[in-house]
Amino acid sequence: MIVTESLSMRYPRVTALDRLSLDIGPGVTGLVGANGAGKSTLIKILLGLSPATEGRAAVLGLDVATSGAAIREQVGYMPEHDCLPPDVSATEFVVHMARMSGLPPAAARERTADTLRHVGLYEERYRPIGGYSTGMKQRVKLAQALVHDPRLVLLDEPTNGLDPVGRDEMLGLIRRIHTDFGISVLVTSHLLGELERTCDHVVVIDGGSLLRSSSTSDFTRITTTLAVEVTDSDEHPDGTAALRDKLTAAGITLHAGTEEGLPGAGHVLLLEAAGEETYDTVRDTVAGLGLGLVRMEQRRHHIAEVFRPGGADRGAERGVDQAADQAVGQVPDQVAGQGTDQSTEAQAR
Ligand SMILES: Nc1ncnc2c1ncn2[C@@H]1O[C@H](COP(=O)(O)OP(=O)(O)OP(=O)(O)O)[C@@H](O)[C@H]1O
Repeated sequence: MIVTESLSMRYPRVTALDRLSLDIGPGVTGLVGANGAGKSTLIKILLGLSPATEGRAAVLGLDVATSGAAIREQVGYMPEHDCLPPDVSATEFVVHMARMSGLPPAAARERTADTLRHVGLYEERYRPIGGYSTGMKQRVKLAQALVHDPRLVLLDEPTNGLDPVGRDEMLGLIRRIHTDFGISVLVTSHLLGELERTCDHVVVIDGGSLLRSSSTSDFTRITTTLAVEVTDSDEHPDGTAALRDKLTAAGITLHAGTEEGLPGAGHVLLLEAAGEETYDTVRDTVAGLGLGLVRMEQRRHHIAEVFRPGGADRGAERGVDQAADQAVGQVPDQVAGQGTDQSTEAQAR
């Protein structure tokens, strides 16, 4: 779908892209990087709107340097910033964009109605956009990117400004663009957890250079760290401490420290799962102490680990789980030791 070879974009004072080589296939791909990493610059080059200083790029097999117009016929683009005219309705605006893409009037109206329905805008589509909420405006921007039935859409920060419910709805829509219509998606986001949940593949850039490009399942592969949370009891007012002592005596390797658990429960112990038998040992030890087992879960890696010195392996070594919806700019300082898979999922809702 997208290939870049040693692509660079140098402004007088800053290098926005630095010899970036990518090969992005069909499906939903996340492009992640901190502010200024070069995401928007890359999108503009891919659309043929801005020429690269060096290197080459092709979208759908078309060279961005010579085939910008042909690329834009087959590619939809949702810009990051608010760019909608306030005094026309969503219907008028999206019909206009469909006509600009070359659809005849009747087809433009029909596709507009279908697309606005698909993004969840119904009777409000006849009202002026100026009165819309941020979520509704984001939907209009998405609709105009889809209205000409592109093969690929480039979505620049589509969840910007949305509340957690709005974000989840937008992420669901993005997934369905691919599953229902077979359109491939390149989506940028600062929120790493969003990409983990939505994308098949994730590309991480930093300072215009490629940090890593892998399938999401590779980024989030399972670690050997097991998180165990238990309740306290009358006999063991500190259930976690009692369990820690028993497991250590049983020869299980525990990671230093604990994490906060669910309200009303205890703390979370992190330990090394040598094999299946570790699960049995934990279960039997918890039962033997008469404690309640709140959870026993195998930890996964998270994309955020790519941004920390030493990368993913170091995060796993320390048994540190990441806040799944951590923004890239906040990595690495605020991530260490925070959150669990469950609590961060809860934050996202
Ligand atoms: N027209 C321009 N002239 C000079 N510098 C620019 C220009 N456009 C972008 N830059 C710089 O290039 C770098 C990359 O910017 P870009 O907008 O691509 O980053 P980004 O990853 O999209 O960040 P954000 O998420 O904040 O939009 C930044 O340092 C930015 O200031």
